[in-house]
Order: sequence, then C-alpha cells, then structure tokens
Amino acid sequence: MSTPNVRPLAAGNWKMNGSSEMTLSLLKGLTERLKSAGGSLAAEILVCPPFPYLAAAIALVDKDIAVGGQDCHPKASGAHTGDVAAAMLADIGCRYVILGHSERRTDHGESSAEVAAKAAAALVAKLTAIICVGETEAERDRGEALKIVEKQIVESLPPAGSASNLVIAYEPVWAIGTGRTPTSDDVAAVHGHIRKLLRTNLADGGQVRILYGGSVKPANAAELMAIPDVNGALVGGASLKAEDFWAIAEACR
Ligand SMILES: O=C(CO)COP(=O)(O)O
Repeated sequence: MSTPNVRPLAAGNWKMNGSSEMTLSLLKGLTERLKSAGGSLAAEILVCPPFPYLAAAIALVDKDIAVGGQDCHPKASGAHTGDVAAAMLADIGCRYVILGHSERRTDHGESSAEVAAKAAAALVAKLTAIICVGETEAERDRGEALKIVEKQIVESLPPAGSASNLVIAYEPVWAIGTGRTPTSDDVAAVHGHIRKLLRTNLADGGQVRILYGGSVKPANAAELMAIPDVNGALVGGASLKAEDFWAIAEACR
C-alpha cells in the first residue's frame, strides 16, 4: 500500500536469463505498453538484465524505464577478474543495482558486510542500491524470520543510505521461484518491522521503498501491493514476459 510521498517501484530481476533477441522483444513490449498508457505509470519501472545485455537494454528504453545491474564489486577498479565496478554500471547509464540477493548470498557466499561494502560503492557511483533480505524456510519454521531479516538489514545498510539512494527488497528464500508466497499478515509483519528499523537507522527511513519479492505474479500482485509498507515488487520469473511484468507494474500503485 502506498506510503505517503513514495512512488512504488516495479523491478524485474532477469537473473541469468535472456538473449539479445529476448532483450529486444521484451523491452519493445514494455515501451509500447508504456506509450499506450500515456508515458508513465503510478510505479517506476526497472529492468535488471544480465551484464552482457545492459548496454543494449539502455539503448532500447527511454528514460521512463530504468535499467540496473544485478551486482557490483565493492572496489572502484583493479585486479578482480570477472567483476564489475559500480562506476561502470553508472557510466553506461544504469541507475540501480541489486545487491545481496539470496542467490548471490548462496552461490557466492556473500555476507551482509560485503553487501554493505558493495552498497557503499554503489552510492559513491550515484546508483540506487536495492538491498535484498529474507529468511529461509527453516528460519521461518523456527520463528526467526524477523530476527534474521533484522540482522541482515542492520549489517547490510551502507552508512550514507537514504530514501533517495536505497531500496530494500524483502524476499523470503522459500518463496523465490516456488509459486508459494507468505500470507498477507506475514508480509505485513516483516515489512512493518523493516520500516521500523529504517526509521531508527536513517533520517528519512519512513520514505525508503520496501519491495516484496518471491513468486509475484499478475494473479497475486494486487493483493500483495495492498499490504501496508509494500512499495513495489522485485519480480523474477514473471519479469521475463512483457505481458506479465506489465500487469504487475500496473498493480504497483
Ligand atoms: O528472486 C526473485 C526476484 O529477485 C523472485 O523470483 P520469482 O519471482 O521468480 O519468485
């Protein structure tokens, strides 16, 4: 549900999916829908393709659709084979970067301290950092969801974070790609807790956008977006189809 003075964000995380052809057809589909809708939606739209397709994506969209990376390195440059600096993302026209996704925490052993360092680098490069947090199924079953999310938030926040350069995404690990979602009450409890933490830790924490992610589909988007302190969605699978992602973006209001 809307938080005063906060524009929702509909963000598509393509993960390791896509091709040149798919980038072209998906972004054509989104820009055409946006044009038909009069040029803008209640929500800001963001797409985060894999690194090889970022430049093509930026060339295809006009400024009403933002493009972001899925990771960056904490250092500005140097001997880090395979990594990408935040300034490089900004240099080609990215405005956002997703950090600390649970798949990176698992696949690459990323700690919250590393996520905080990456977020600090993103802010220096004038990118908005989308910091992902979320509990595993075992942690939820043990009643530790709020505790885990709190620890991740507190440890991942960069010192200079503010509502203008920070977004938090709550993504329960067990809801990602599974078709399962928490109950509205459970989402409300976690988002409410995150809001409290943000208010405590940041001067304008009441204005930071908090996204929900994990099996968001056109069929459940409106219900999820109506929950207090849900200010948009971070969408995986359903962001790979223009029709589905558009329907979700329209529900982010
Ligand atoms: O991980 C996610 C987005 O970052 C969510 O993925 P799904 O929407 O495929 O569940």
